[in-house]
Amino acid sequence: MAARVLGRAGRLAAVVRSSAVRLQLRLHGSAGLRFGSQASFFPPLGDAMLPSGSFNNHVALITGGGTGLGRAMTATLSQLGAQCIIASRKLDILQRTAEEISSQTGNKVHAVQCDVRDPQAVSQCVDQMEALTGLPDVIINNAAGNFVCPSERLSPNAWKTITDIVLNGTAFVTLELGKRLIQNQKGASFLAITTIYAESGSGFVVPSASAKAGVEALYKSLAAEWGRYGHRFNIIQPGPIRTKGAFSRLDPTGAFEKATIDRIPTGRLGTPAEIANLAAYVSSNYASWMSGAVIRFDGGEYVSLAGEFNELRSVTPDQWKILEAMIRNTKGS
Ligand SMILES: CC/C=C\C/C=C\C=C\C(=O)SCCNC(=O)CCNC(=O)[C@H](O)C(C)(C)COP(=O)(O)OP(=O)(O)OC[C@H]1O[C@@H](n2cnc3c(N)ncnc32)[C@H](O)[C@@H]1OP(=O)(O)O
Ligand SMILES: NC(=O)C1=CN([C@@H]2O[C@H](COP(=O)(O)OP(=O)(O)OC[C@H]3O[C@@H](n4cnc5c(N)ncnc54)[C@H](OP(=O)(O)O)[C@@H]3O)[C@@H](O)[C@H]2O)C=CC1
Repeated sequence: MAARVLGRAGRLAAVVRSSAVRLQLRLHGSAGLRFGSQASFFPPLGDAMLPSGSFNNHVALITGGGTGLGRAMTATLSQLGAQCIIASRKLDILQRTAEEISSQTGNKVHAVQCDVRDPQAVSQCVDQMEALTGLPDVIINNAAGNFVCPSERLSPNAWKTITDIVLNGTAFVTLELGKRLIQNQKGASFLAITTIYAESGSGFVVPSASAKAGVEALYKSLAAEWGRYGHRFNIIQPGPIRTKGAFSRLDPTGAFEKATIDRIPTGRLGTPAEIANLAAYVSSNYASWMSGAVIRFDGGEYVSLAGEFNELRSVTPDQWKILEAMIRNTKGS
């Protein structure tokens, strides 16, 4: 009897061992942990989410509003009634975007040239804005610079360029406007667009990761300090959303996009319209109790990257039977 039981256990152990080897090979050899199909559960909606007129009589400044996500946020705020000012270095692009959005929404979008790295240029931009629209109710610090690069290849000027745009630029815009708003006893909503790796850090984009982390510290600190002046400070951390500016510098070959979609639990990239809706909500009076918030908006990518055992998603039900048998077999050991 004992011999029969032992014999059966031995055969089971052998089956488990050989299956485990096959499973290990499949896990390590498998380049294709495919999701993708689940994207159909999570369709992106494109319409403006807030009631029309939510930003009537509001003025919004969006840095980097001529392209990509900034452009999408400008379009949504404008559609919802805001008078927008978009500011960045390339005036021709700003003017084209401003004209296109204004003609679609019927609300004026102003284009103002400004290199956020230069505090004097920022001050002049705010002068120009005051003359055009008065001080803003909504400020979205969205302008950024970035590229993938091994850190040992970074020159001091490469480091300075990225950190100047992202951290110093955000600080110059925020402090200049903050001071003037305080002087005028006017409240405002400040929003910073950072990234999921501001929290985790990331190799190969180290200046951006460092600067975005600084922006988050800046915004959380001011949320605590300037609530008394009527100012709210919030942060959105987007996951990957295809824009020309980001993908040309971070995914020049297209390989990253494919791998990323595979590991995003919602099976797709985000869309500019989706983040524009979130930014509009956070900047609106519907969110007047929200301050100091850090909102991760990434289809689940961050937690997917972080969890020690998440790769087990690729284990099939049959393989689970084997694994479970192996685990149960340890009882009493
Ligand atoms: C796939 C997406 C997934 C996830 C995305 C997550 C986060 C995304 C975060 C983002 O921020 S995406 C937004 C990206 N958009 C932009 O970067 C738009 C604006 N960018 C630019 O204008 C340029 O790319 C810029 C950042 C380099 C700034 O241009 P500027 O003309 O001011 O700088 P220079 O060209 O003079 O360069 C300054 C300095 O940097 C060195 N450098 C430039 N490119 C590289 C590179 N690819 N690798 C290494 N070094 C680089 C350049 O040589 C200069 O240094 P030196 O003077 O030579 O020492
Ligand atoms: N797309 C994505 O997957 C993700 C994007 N993000 C963040 O979203 C934001 C928008 O990025 P995205 O739309 O993708 O990329 P874009 O490259 O389209 O946007 C960056 C904008 O910043 C402006 N800009 C750059 N340097 C300066 C400067 N010195 N002064 C003023 N403006 C400047 C650019 O305009 P100009 O060249 O005219 O100056 C451009 O409009 C950024 O903060 C980025 O870090 C975060 C995570 C993911």
